[in-house]
Amino acid sequence: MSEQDIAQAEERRIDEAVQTADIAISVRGLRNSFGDQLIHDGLDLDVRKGEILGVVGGSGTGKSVLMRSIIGLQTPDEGEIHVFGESMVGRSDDEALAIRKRWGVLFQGGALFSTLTVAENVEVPIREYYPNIGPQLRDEIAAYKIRMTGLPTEAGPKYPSELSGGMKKRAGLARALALDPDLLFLDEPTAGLDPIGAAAFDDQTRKLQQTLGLTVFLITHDLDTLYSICDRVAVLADKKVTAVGTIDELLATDHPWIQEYFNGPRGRAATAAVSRHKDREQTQAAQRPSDGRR
Ligand SMILES: Nc1ncnc2c1ncn2[C@@H]1O[C@H](COP(=O)(O)OP(=O)(O)OP(=O)(O)O)[C@@H](O)[C@H]1O
Repeated sequence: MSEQDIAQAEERRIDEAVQTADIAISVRGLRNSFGDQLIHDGLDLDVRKGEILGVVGGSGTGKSVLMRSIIGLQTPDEGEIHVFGESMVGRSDDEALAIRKRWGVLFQGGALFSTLTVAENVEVPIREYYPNIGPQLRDEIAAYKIRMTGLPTEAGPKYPSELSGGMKKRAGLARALALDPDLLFLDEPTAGLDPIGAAAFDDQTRKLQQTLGLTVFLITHDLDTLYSICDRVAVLADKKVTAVGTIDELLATDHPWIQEYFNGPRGRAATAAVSRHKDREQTQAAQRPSDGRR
């Protein structure tokens, strides 16, 4: 082994150690295609532990395919994917089991089983991954998760068809939280919700992320969600993650799609709404009586 080989091996070892410490998901050189249609080509992305990463991009740029690749539902043509330092590509279901238990997924539309009640839906991953847990404890866990997402306890015995769109999303979120995950994947969680319902769902996501120390991979088209709860945003364009950073950092780039997205009329409206909200918070803080101490 030459000195250069040794140095490169050491560099890789250090890189891996750093990744395991700070990075929840690492994607390198990802390539996905369907027939002649190339979706990703050399896509790289890091998701940091404890952050909410918003993933945006035009329709059909491959946001959901990226998520499916990470969680093992889509086998990439090429590339490396590590979750909590463990390689995910080419792993059998059994080998990936320990990592799969560490994430929860809210699919687009909620993807609840229509023939099961909300509580039974939440219990599905518990039955699958912890078959030894008895029915009473399973019911208790499900009831707790349902409450955690802001749903009333009475939602437990209801069927998905009896729920509003917002309640369905929360039920899906309760199922995603069933195994106390470290990592949460949310695919367009506020799509189809009215603005008040969407803001409430965002608040709940932020609260859960903070209290449970979750890392969140959040696909969205919702500018308000990006502004209000995402720590960083990754932009999919040109078959890659073309930029990743805070919204201010993205605005400093000259990528035409990013400029149009964030600086278009809807982007400007979202920026104005957020700055009005911050101003209001500062005014309220300034008007609050002091506690008398000097
Ligand atoms: N199983 C599949 N077979 C064939 N093509 C697929 C498959 N899954 C996704 N695609 C194609 O891959 C492309 C990316 O799809 P994907 O659902 O990831 O887009 P997206 O960025 O999430 O879009 P949207 O924002 O509209 O949800 C689309 O053109 C889609 O038709």
